[in-house]
Amino acid sequence: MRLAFTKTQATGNDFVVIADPDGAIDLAPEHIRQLSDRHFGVGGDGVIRAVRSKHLELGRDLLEIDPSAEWFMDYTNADGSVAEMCGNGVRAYAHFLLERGFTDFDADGMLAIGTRAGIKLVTRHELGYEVDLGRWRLAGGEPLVHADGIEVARPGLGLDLGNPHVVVALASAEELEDLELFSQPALDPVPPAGANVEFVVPLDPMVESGVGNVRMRVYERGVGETLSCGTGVAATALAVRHWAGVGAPNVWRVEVPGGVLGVRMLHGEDGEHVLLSGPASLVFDGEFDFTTG
Ligand SMILES: N[C@@H](CCC[C@H](N)C(=O)O)C(=O)O
Repeated sequence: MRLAFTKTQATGNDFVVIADPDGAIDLAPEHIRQLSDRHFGVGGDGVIRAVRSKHLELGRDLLEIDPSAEWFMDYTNADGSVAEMCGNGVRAYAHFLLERGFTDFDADGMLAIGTRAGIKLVTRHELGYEVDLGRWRLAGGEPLVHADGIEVARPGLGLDLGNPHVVVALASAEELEDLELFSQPALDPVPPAGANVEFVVPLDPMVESGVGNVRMRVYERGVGETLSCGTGVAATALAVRHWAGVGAPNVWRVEVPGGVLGVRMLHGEDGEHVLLSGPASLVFDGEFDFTTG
């Protein structure tokens, strides 16, 4: 099998996008692992199959809720496991769809994209794009987290942003730098579906002109350490605001190894939403032959 692909990135979280408008391509986990391999394949933290929602059962359900959600983000982690949502991926995906003329914003400047975590609305933003990640919730309690480079296990905060996260506060920027994320941090108890684990430290000043400032590193479920994780960035801002208590900002700037992302929390009719903003770009196009390597 030989497939055309586009390599995309969003704050260094990188994705191989395969255009499959008619839902004709069956990507097995082994295909995903080959594409994602940085030595024998294209290389990426995940693979996005660009498919019209009408070709998937879940996509058809989403079309009943919002008929404008024409495109579905079929997201898979580099190890071949399926993920519900990807905050950087959805911006990269929107950019791909727009640049390649598959779709356009509606009259209100919105682009609705179907995901396994529901419909996400993307708009243009000064940083590139903003995506409304929707409702979020505290979940999974406070598992103890241990990672190489941290002397003692620390309690993390479990959050659900469509996909699972555990956010851990570290004591200093040095501790964040010394962290070794070559292997999966140990969680006790392990959340039922696993978790992406974010390590965070406040920047100085932590709040300036009403904007919160933090730095984080992430170990992504199904991938390993990545340069950025959009849903993880949103989870980080939500966790730090939770710890900071009453009066903490609803606008955050989050530094990750791959750049800077914005987060804001807004009240909608159905409760509080969290929104993520940041850049996205197309890197190169190519064709991959699955018989080589
Ligand atoms: N990098 C993503 C998250 C991708 C999925 C994650 N690894 C999971 O398994 O939940 C992001 O930008 O949100």
